[in-house]
Amino acid sequence: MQSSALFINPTLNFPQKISYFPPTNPHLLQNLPFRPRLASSSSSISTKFQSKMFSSNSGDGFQTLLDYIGKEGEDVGDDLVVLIAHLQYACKRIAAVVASPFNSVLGKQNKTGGGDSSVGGAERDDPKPLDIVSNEIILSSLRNSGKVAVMASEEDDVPVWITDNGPFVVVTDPLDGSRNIDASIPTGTIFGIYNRLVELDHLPIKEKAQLNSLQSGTRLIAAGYVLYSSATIFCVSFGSGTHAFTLDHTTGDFVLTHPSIKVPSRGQIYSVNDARYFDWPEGLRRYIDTVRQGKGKYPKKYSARYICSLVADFHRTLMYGGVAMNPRDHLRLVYEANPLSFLVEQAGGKGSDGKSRILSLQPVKLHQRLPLFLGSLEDMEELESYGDVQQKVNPGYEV
Ligand SMILES: O=P(O)(O)OC[C@H]1O[C@](O)(COP(=O)(O)O)[C@@H](O)[C@@H]1O
Repeated sequence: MQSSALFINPTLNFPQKISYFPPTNPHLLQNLPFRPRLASSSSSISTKFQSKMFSSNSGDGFQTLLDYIGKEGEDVGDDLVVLIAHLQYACKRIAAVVASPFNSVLGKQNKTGGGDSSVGGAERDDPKPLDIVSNEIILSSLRNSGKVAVMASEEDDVPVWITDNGPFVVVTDPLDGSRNIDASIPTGTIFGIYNRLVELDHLPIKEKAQLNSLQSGTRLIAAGYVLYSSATIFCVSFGSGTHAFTLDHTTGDFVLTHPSIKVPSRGQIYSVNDARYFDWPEGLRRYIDTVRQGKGKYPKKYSARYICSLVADFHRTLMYGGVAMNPRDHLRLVYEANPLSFLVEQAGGKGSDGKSRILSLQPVKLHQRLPLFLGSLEDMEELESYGDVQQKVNPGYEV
């Protein structure tokens, strides 16, 4: 029987240019979190097939994430290649953790402690919840990269200063949607990357860590998410298009599967927790009532889809179009709204708080929350035309 890897069709419409990884620069190689290698001969892909897939100028191969960002691809610069290499490695580890048969134990732990000390043996610390584990995985990879000055995470009260001369600032929600984990519903990591503001280098660490992390979304140099679902997808933009790479479990590579994603200018799907209908403002109710009856500018009845996992709802919206929203002050500007808005804009869509462009908002607090609307250009414009779409009533929902 053929191995599943061989069902990959090398003639699919992927960019043909392939480059070897690692890059030729030996310094770059030293900083990578792994030794790039072809899978061993016991792997399900034959060596012949591998060399075809990876050979330079073969004209029929695949492009991996690291090929794509290297010198013969988009060429994002050596420092950023090293950072992304570490980040994708961290996300592969998180993908393994969320898919592990033992994660239900982790998922049930209370963040403030109180785990069952019998789990994992008396000598070991209590297991940590998955979002904390994911946070630690990302932090350790960013530290090892040597490229990050400061990491601000949704999981930490304050940003962590890593190294003075790291050229980058990383903001992240390490594991969004973790409330769904016991039901194996998709989760995701979100990240944004800024340049370190060298003009702040003279400030005390606490201050410069904070200010570097509060940069406006217009200054992002890259952003992305990783979706942990039936496939593990690394979707990223460096400011010239949005591209998605799918993890090939047989080689451990993220392979370019969705180059230059374009969100359809009009979708037929709205995505919102509509159990909150009676807490919505009048404008939002009218908008949803209108499109679900097919009485909007697009004369088709819309369908509802809501996973309640931001990365998954956003990924579907990028693929199929429509609008994904959370109209109350719930999602975070720095860790969620800015990176996803950057991606949707790079794919030709729009990200807004219902009134203003997300990327033009100046964050004033690290954990600042806001209403978030993301999606197809025409759907977003129609939605915003209703004016009153931000949910001000936020009673606190139990589920
Ligand atoms: O309860 P709501 O308003 O439907 O919010 C659900 C949203 O909250 C999230 O779970 C994120 O919230 P947390 O960061 O508090 O986990 C998203 O994944 C999801 O889109």
